[in-house]
Amino acid sequence: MARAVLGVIGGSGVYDLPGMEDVREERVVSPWGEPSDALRIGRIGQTEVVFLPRHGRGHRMSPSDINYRANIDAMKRAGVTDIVSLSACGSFKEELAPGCFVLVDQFVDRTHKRESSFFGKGCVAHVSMAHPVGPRLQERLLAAGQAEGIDVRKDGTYVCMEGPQFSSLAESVTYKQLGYDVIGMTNMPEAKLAREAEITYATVAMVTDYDCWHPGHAAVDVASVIAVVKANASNAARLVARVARDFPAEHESCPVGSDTALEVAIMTAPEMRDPALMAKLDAVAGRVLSR
Ligand SMILES: CSC[C@H]1O[C@H](OP(=O)(O)O)[C@H](O)[C@@H]1O
Ligand SMILES: Nc1ncnc2[nH]cnc12
Repeated sequence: MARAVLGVIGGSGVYDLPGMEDVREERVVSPWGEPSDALRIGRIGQTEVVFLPRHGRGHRMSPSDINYRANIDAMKRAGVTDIVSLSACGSFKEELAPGCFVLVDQFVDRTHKRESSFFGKGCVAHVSMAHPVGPRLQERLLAAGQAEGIDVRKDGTYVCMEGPQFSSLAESVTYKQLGYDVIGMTNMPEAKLAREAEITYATVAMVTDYDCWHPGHAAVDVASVIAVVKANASNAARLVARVARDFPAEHESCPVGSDTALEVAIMTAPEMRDPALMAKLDAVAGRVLSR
């Protein structure tokens, strides 16, 4: 079994991870392009932690401009086995009020301007996204949140929109009627790419607003999102720190197969694969391509 390394991807308002020790920065060169920033690599307790601010420090990248493939490839090269995504989101449920943390276990992908796979012409693969979140990692997040006295809920469905504009009222009401719980602009294709890279993934969706459907609340804007994220930054840091401190030394195998996703996914016959693409897949798919 591989040594467990915990990756943390910080979203809006989360550009650093307090509590890390022995921190060094590493600019990973990826064949998929530039990651959003240098990786910050350190430890919390005995666990190695790798932090990446998704939008870059200073929030330089919009959701559509983030190079999600480079980010996930960089995490894989750094040995990350499990990723916790910290993400701001809007809520479609009265009871999921700003300030609460929703552990997402399903995603709906409405993005349309992003590279969403490492595979394609020259090496075709189809991984399962039936269960996109690692249940054990999610259990750890729930237990850590409860131990820290944070308002954490389970079983959230996150719809990912392209943005960067927020939703219209008609869109917001439609998503609410469809039963989705929260909305953001970033977790797709991030979760898909983590699955292709055989990295276990879980999202902590930090509710910052009621989007624009709620008659009793003003429509979401950046100021309200950032105000809530700032107020919740210490909760997020405590949650991650506790998960890291309690993390097993060895990666625990994933019941939904996050860590073996490529085992039966690659369709292209070995002799028909494109050598240039195979070279780019060295980190993401090296485990299966090297045999
Ligand atoms: C600043 S509000 C919109 C912005 O916030 C969320 O980002 P992240 O998921 O990285 O926390 C949302 O997805 C948008 O990118
Ligand atoms: N209402 C919302 N829609 C999309 N992304 C968000 N991030 C935070 N709040 C959001």
